[in-house]
Amino acid sequence: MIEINRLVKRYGEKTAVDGLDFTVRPGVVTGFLGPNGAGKSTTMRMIVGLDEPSAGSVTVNGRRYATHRAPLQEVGALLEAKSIHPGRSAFHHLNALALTHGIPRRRVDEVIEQAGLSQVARKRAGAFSLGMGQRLGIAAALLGDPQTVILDEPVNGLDPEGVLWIRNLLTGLAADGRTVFVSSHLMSEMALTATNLVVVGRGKLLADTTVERFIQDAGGHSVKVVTADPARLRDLLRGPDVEITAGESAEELQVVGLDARQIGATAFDHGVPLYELTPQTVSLEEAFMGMTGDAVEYHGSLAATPLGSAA
Ligand SMILES: Nc1ncnc2c1ncn2[C@@H]1O[C@H](COP(=O)(O)OP(=O)(O)OP(=O)(O)O)[C@@H](O)[C@H]1O
Repeated sequence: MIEINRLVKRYGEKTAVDGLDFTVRPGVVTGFLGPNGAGKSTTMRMIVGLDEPSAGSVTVNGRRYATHRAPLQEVGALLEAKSIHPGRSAFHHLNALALTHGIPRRRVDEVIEQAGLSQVARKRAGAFSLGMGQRLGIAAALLGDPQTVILDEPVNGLDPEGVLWIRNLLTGLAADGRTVFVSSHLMSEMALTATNLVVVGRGKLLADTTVERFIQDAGGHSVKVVTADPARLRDLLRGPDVEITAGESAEELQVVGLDARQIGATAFDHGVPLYELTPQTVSLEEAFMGMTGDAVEYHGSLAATPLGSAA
């Protein structure tokens, strides 16, 4: 469990983390999202004591990271990939870490196997690809068999097989009852991996919720209907909790509050021809863009996709 209380980090004039309050619970994967510069890495660094808070506090499993007697066994973190001597092999890197932290040698072999590094464990880490370096960083994070795992952009540089491996790894760790806190810019992957979400923008908390709720709040589910008689169908579908808006063409309606089956049955009962009936869900990416649009520090030249503009 990670508990963050009114956490603040200032670098001179810049407030990187501005009064964050949230708890990351065990047993589920919690995604940590925010635009570039939102303060995610700074928050993660404070969790593991690499940065001192300017105000507020953060505890892991009830204590400040620095006060744990065996921190690697308590918290495993991947914060910067490839922070390893290029001349050392993966095996030597992990073995040295294990030796200095009282971790049994068999854990080294276990995490090498778990991270899929068996074939390259004796090779110089300097020759590793980005993805292999990332796997090595994750192996190091898991070395102490920690109760809490914190990973900053773990899928960075991984190929599709690696991305799938991370997904299974994280959900497996959570299913074991561990606390798993992971940042990523890959929304589609987060939607598949995380159950809970913490969203930040400009150092402030924007949402502390579940993925499902986050998507629901952003517009949730709607149905695209294309019909020969939109005016009549509108009248037929009208109801207290039903919202109907015009679609992109004159024949199209967007319906919120009824599912495709209810709409199809009503249209059939009244002889209104339908040409298309498509359930649509706001993606996590769209929900994220909708929420963080104002909190983006570094805008590119492309405008944010408006909510609900894609399936
Ligand atoms: N050591 C530092 N000195 C000064 N400013 C810093 C320092 N570290 C971070 N910042 C600033 O604090 C803000 C938050 O940065 P941080 O790296 O935590 O964001 P982030 O959400 O992890 O971003 P990204 O998604 O790009 O990794 C940024 O504006 C950054 O420039």
